[in-house]
Amino acid sequence: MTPDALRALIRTVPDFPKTGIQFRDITTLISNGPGLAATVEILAEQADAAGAKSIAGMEARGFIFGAAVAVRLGVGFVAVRKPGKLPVPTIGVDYALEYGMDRLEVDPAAIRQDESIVIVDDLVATGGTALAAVELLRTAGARVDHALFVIDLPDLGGAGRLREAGVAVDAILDYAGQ
Ligand SMILES: O=P(O)(O)OC[C@H]1O[C@H](OP(=O)(O)OP(=O)(O)O)[C@H](O)[C@@H]1O
Ligand SMILES: Nc1ncnc2[nH]cnc12
Repeated sequence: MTPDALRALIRTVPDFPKTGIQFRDITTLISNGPGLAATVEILAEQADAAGAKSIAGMEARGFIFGAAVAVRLGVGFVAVRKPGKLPVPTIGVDYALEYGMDRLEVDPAAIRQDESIVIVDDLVATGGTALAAVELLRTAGARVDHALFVIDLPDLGGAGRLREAGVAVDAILDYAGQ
């Protein structure tokens, strides 16, 4: 399936969750079997080429693609969670995203020292979420050099910020100037 065919499966919802936000909704992509499979296949090839020994995904949409990529490659999955979900002491970081503030937490027991972890998420906008994940995973001792997304919103600058932090970025689709 071509990137344009995948783009056709993504729905744009204006003014969600706030006025002025063009929400790029993957619901209609992941409910399409061939679309979901093709997306996971592309991400898995990119993660494999990046030398992934483990995949990290951010709650919640990052779990959908990240866990599927991990299974495809036969590697483990690190769940980067929203606050208060993990039953053990965590490391956490507060961050801003396109439409608000949030916090991510990770259980250090999920991370092996110096292991190469590739981040997978549905979308990068400001990069706040992915940068928070990079900081957490690096603090826990992982090497994080690559982040993979289905969608990049380049006007919001997140991919550039990740590259400045030493993280190579790939996205299947971008929505520029829209
Ligand atoms: O680059 P940023 O500006 O940080 O925005 C991107 C993040 O926003 C969305 O997650 P959201 O926090 O809305 O949570 P969800 O996955 O639970 O829907 C999306 O899945 C990314 O993780
Ligand atoms: N415009 C957007 N659409 C979907 N998810 C998002 N996360 C941050 N910005 C977003």
